[in-house]
Amino acid sequence: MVAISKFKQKQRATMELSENPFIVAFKAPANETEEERIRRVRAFQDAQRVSRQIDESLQEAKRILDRRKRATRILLLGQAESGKSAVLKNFQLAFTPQQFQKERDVWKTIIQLNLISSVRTLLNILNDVDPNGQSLMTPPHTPGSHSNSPLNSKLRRIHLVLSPLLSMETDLKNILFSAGSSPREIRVTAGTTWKSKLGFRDSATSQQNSQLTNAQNIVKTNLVKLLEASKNDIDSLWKDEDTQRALQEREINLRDSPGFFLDDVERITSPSYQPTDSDIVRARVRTDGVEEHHLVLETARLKGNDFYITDVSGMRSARHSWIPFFDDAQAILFLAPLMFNQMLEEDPHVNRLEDSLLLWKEICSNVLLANCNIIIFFNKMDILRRTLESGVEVRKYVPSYGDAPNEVASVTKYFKDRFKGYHRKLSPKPRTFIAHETSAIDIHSTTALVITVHEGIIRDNLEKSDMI
Ligand SMILES: Nc1nc2c(ncn2[C@@H]2O[C@H](COP(=O)(O)OP(=O)(O)OP(=O)(O)O)[C@@H](O)[C@H]2O)c(=O)[nH]1
Ligand SMILES: [Mg+2]
Repeated sequence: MVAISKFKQKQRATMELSENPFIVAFKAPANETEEERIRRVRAFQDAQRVSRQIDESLQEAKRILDRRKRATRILLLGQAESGKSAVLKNFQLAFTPQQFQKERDVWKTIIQLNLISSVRTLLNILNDVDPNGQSLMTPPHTPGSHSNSPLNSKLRRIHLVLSPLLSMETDLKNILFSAGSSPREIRVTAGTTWKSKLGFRDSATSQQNSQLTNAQNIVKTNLVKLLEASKNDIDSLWKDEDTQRALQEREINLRDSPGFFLDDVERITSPSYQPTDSDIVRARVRTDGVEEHHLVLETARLKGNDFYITDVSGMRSARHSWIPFFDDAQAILFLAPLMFNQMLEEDPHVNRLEDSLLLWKEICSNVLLANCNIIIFFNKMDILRRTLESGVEVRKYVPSYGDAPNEVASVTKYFKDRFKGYHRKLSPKPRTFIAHETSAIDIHSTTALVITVHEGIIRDNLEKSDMI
């Protein structure tokens, strides 16, 4: 019996070998010459080498996939400017502080550009007509101008003096960033290329063209010099009484806008300026596309553990690109600032909070995310507090809010209940509603929170795998 089965096994193995297309392709033909034999053997060896390489790369891909499966995987979602990238920076600060430190210099140029963007915004506002229909900077002798006002000559002089700075900002953005960067915003294509252009080197980008880097270094050095020379003019433009009055009249709160650094002119224009952690979290770069960040944790208890966090563009036109990432996510962090009185930058007819609620409904009801934890961060709580303190009334924007107190606690509860209601009603399977009130630019509380959130996700996934 044993002898028969061994015979069958041998027969099957011989048959399999004779059917193997690899062996068949290199089988010696009849009447092969010596030269043909050498060529055939060489081709066979080459094919074997290629086959081994393919096997190795498949094994490597499998290893990476296995590692990824064991790692924590988080997807950051929310509308544009909701604070996704700011939360990502808090994760990096908490879990990979050494890597975060290495990127400090990259952010220096971004922050300097953010400062110039605010100067441009200010000058645009001042150039615009005022509520009485007059430009604050119309040249003298124009009928109806403020020709005798010191404001005209002073602001026009400042505009003139700051023009080279504005042109340099445009040039630098063209050299460094995506073509889509607007005067107001810096927009970068996903990946580390933009960081390498700003001087960041990691193992993947160390082979950059050094000549290009030298040219960029010159532009960066000139920017520092020009900023230092423009320091007093930027400061007096911002602190000018008439400027402040013009902003008030237009109900523009520049301090709450992304990448605002006009209160830090002295520090940022100094040639020895080094961004603080807080500056980096406050810096604004619009995410373009989808960026996956692989964090290898540096902190003692979880050292060496993997963590993948995916940051996306929140623009309405980019939201379809989120879908391929739904399948892989263990948890979603949904950023929802309670900006009841603001409109979307990309569509000034759409209220930010309404847009967030619509997006939330879509995420909660999505069947691909049925098993995924969704954690909501009511971000930008500092802005909500300032908005309410300045007397802006919720009921004017959200009539259903009625006469409830115009205070942070009450307003937050009202909107939180709406988000919670949709979560309960629309989730394909029951899941816990987890919400946090955050101010992502407050790095002390946010880094502590993201550590707790990370632990919660790990715990929850362990429980889920136990149940399976
Ligand atoms: N005041 C305040 N600013 C915040 C807060 N969270 C983020 N910001 C700032 O708001 C701006 C926009 O935040 P980002 O993190 O870039 O927004 P995003 O969601 O990644 O936006 P996209 O990449 O366009 O989708 C940045 O300048 C942040 O520093 C917050 O809680 N309070
Ligand atoms: Mg972003």
